[in-house]
Amino acid sequence: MANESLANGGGTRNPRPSSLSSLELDSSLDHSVQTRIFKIIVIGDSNVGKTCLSFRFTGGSFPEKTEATIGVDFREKTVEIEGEKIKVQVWDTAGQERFRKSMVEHYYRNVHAVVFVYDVTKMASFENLKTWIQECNGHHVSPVVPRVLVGNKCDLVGQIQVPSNTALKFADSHNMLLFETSAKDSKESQNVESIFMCLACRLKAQKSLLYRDVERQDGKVKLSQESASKNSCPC
Ligand SMILES: Nc1nc2c(ncn2[C@@H]2O[C@H](COP(=O)(O)OP(=O)(O)OP(=O)(O)O)[C@@H](O)[C@H]2O)c(=O)[nH]1
Ligand SMILES: [Mg+2]
Repeated sequence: MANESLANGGGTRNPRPSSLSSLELDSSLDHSVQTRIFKIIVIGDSNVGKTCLSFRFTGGSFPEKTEATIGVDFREKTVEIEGEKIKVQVWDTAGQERFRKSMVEHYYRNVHAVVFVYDVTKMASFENLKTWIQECNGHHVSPVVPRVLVGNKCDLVGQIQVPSNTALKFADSHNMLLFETSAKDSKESQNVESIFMCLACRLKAQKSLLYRDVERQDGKVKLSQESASKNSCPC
């Protein structure tokens, strides 16, 4: 089964319990060093290329064969940003309703960033983004959680149905960055990397500010919204 072969080749693991902490002791490092984990979920219609994009980022290649994701496939990659090692944990979710319904709560719980994917050769997958955004909002994902839009399969040049300016307007109206790319075309691999690195940079900047600006009120930790939305990410 394709998902199992990915599990061996690309660092896929079974989903963890929902109580996953955002800090984990990394056994490959000195035991006094804690590695932060950023949970990024990849959402969108079935067949848009979510598995291929997450595999390209974490495994560095395009999988020869994929099957519809069931539930979630879980991949990780450790990156270094400004001297800090950060574990980017990619939750590759199922696009088919029947394979996702029991998992939806787990996808959104403690999520740090969201990647919405559509297929540039399939207008319906772009139109359905509204539904995916509604689902995300319906799960109380904070407005400070960064979101990006990804148009995949740009290598299929003659078949493009979603014009870039239409996608850009949509992204702007939802306060998202737009990446148009291809998981298949190896020349685009840097662009795929940028999607996740941009989010990781934003999260790193955001979370440094959060730690600094945390206020205690009535015994509860209150985060400053203004600080949470500020960041030094170049993108
Ligand atoms: N030409 C082209 N094909 C792609 C690209 N990315 C994915 N595909 C193909 O699109 C099909 C679906 O890819 P998947 O990554 O399995 O799609 P998915 O979004 O994970 O689908 P679900 O798991 O069902 O939600 C596969 O046949 C891939 O080979 C791309 O960038 N270019
Ligand atoms: Mg998939």
